[in-house]
Amino acid sequence: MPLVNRTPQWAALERHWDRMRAVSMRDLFAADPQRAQSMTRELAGLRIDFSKHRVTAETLELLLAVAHAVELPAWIERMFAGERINTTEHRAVLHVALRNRSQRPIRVDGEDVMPQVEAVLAQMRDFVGRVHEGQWRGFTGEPIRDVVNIGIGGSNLGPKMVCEALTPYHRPGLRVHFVSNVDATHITETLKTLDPARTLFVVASKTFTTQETMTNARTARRWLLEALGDPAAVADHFVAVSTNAPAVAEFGIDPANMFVFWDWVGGRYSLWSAIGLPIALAVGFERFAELLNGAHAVDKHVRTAPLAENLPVILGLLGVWYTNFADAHSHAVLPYDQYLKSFPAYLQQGDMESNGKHVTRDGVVVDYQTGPVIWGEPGTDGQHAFYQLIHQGTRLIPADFIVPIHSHNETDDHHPKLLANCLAQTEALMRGRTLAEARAELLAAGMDPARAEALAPHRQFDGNRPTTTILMERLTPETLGALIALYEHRIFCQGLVWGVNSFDQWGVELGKQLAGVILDELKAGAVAAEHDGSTRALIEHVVHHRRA
Ligand SMILES: O=P(O)(O)OC[C@H]1O[C@H](O)[C@H](O)[C@@H](O)[C@@H]1O
Repeated sequence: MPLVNRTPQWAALERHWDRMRAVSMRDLFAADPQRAQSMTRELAGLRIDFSKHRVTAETLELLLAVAHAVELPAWIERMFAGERINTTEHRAVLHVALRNRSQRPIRVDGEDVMPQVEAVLAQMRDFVGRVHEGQWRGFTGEPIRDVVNIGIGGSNLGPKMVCEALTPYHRPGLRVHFVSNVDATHITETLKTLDPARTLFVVASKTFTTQETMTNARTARRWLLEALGDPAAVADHFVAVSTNAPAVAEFGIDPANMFVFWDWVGGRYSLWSAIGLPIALAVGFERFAELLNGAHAVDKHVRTAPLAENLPVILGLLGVWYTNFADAHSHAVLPYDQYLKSFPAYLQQGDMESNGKHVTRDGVVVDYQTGPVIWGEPGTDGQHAFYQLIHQGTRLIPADFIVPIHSHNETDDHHPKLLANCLAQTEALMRGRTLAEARAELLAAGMDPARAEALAPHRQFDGNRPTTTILMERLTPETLGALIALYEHRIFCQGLVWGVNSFDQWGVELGKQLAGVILDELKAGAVAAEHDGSTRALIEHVVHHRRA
């Protein structure tokens, strides 16, 4: 497979960008009164408007031609068919099996994985029911009041984001906490508020070797045993979610209290697996199942819709358009919903760990940009912080605006105000304000002409800044599931265009290895290994000051 930027389809897009560079969205809207309608689609409770993009029907056709050139439909089918498309780790990629709510078998090497998936879901349902009904009790006979998920990366960001997002659905009487950082402050501050006799720890780690998680889990175990005295208490207060049964047993967690998942579930795609246990504990198993249903609806769409109608494909291609042709370096995700405050952070791992790659699946170094920097904060807060740069800075930053039509908290006119701000931002980003308009506004406000002339350039906005608006009736488990799956598949489609393996993450290894070396040195109080001058001096300084 040649690099995508060597294909004639890519060359056609390059020529097209030369023409599109100067085209304004204002003109596109003026020329086509049907533009918004023809570029808005409904999917699984989401209404997606991609009309505020610097594209024409021809642009979309040319982008779709690239998608065909990289055989995107065949790759999508390969994923759903359980092929080992994560080639560097020789693994299938089947988060879609975790939420496969149909009767369709999904096979890896001929074996249907669905019975295992169903078995773990049944185990989760049973466990969650027992905790909620007070049948599962702590060592001293107290019912559980607090759950602490100990995990990091994919074993933290997904369940944490979803638990926060579904706060209105939380069952009363059970609080869910997340501890991830190896910084002891995180666990210390969390444990301060808890009663050991009524606390359940979920140790979540795909590998069960991750330094942060194992360190926090050991600290939690010590805390528990200091309070309850008897090592037998561990069995009543710790459960594990992992693919590594021997390591779980070695930690002292009863294998009966282990929830498994499989090597074909990537960490950052794992919230649908038993890694979602804290979600099910927070909102109940039925709500967790609704989350899966929402994702499944999007899975069906991505698998069956023709490319031209396939929303994750279209959104993915729009990202490619800006990244590779318009020289955009980042992509903002701006949820207008406080419950989605961790959605951008969750997507940072989802997207940047997936597509932050510099070689293709064949190991060829690429000479084009791949995954952008993903960032964002909820609106309206962001408007008072960084939107200035999106509006008037020198960089092009495509942005997604996500907003529910109805709030779970319809207090006074808060929500109309939130909605108005969200919609106004996309309008302003698209329309901008010309110099003449800026000048005229100032003069109409009574400013003297010289001052108006001087101020007008500062008040001029280029506009033409692309946004996607994603509306939903309400943030429910189902619409949230659909939203997350939409982004997951968008990431996959972009990775396919760039030719990278979106499912490995070798880039996190080197730092981990070097941290092991330095940890030994810090503990020994002496530098033993080869380091550059800066690192060596920093280690020596730290050693000296920790000794003092
Ligand atoms: O679930 P674990 O095995 O503990 O892994 C937690 C995290 O570790 C690494 O940093 C990986 O880069 C992540 O993809 C993963 O989610």
